[in-house]
Amino acid sequence: MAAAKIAPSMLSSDFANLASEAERMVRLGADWLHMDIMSLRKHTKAYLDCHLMVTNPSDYVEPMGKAGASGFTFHIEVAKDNWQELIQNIKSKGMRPGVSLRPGTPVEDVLPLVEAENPVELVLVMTVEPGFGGQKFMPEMMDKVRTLRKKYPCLDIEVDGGLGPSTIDVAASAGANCIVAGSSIFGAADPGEVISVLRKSVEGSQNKN
Ligand SMILES: O=C(CO)[C@H](O)[C@H](O)COP(=O)(O)O
Repeated sequence: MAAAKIAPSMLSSDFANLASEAERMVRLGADWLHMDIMSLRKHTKAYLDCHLMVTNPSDYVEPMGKAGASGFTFHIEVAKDNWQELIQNIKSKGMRPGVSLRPGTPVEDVLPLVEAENPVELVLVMTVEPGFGGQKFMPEMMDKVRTLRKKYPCLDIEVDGGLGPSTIDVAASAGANCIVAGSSIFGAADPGEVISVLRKSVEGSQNKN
């Protein structure tokens, strides 16, 4: 007899808390977790800014390119030996390469990738430990942003983790121009207003400089 397998579809879960949602379903008795892998590209023309929190980013370059990713950001901690080849591959598949660093990683580790002959076009400074949404913004990461902005006035500098109306001014005045925000946008009564507040803060800081 084939055993019963109850498989909650994660498509209906709270994506900002995917790890805890998975844990919750298993705790509540799920046998499997059903994952619907879809190409968002079919449904939007938007720039798809993809952050690969994986240990083997090289394995994902081709599939992400085929799926329609616009930006492909990998972690320096797992690409110390092959970042040159990785950047080349990402560009050859028509994507913009970016590099990310975890809170414990010094900013100096990513400088060679920005200064390379074939450089990354974006640096993502993590302002929480990667893993799940809804964590507290780490203002001490702003030294990294300031260092990067001082050296590279035109670089896309992205911040991710705990960003929202109460933390944006610190990040924007440090020089971040790409703002990733999960819970503050999706959890807001008026997400459009939050997006507008974030944009105004970045543009306001840029106009001061
Ligand atoms: O990469 C992430 C976690 O690893 C998320 O993008 C990030 O945490 C955004 O969520 P929030 O704005 O709620 O902090």
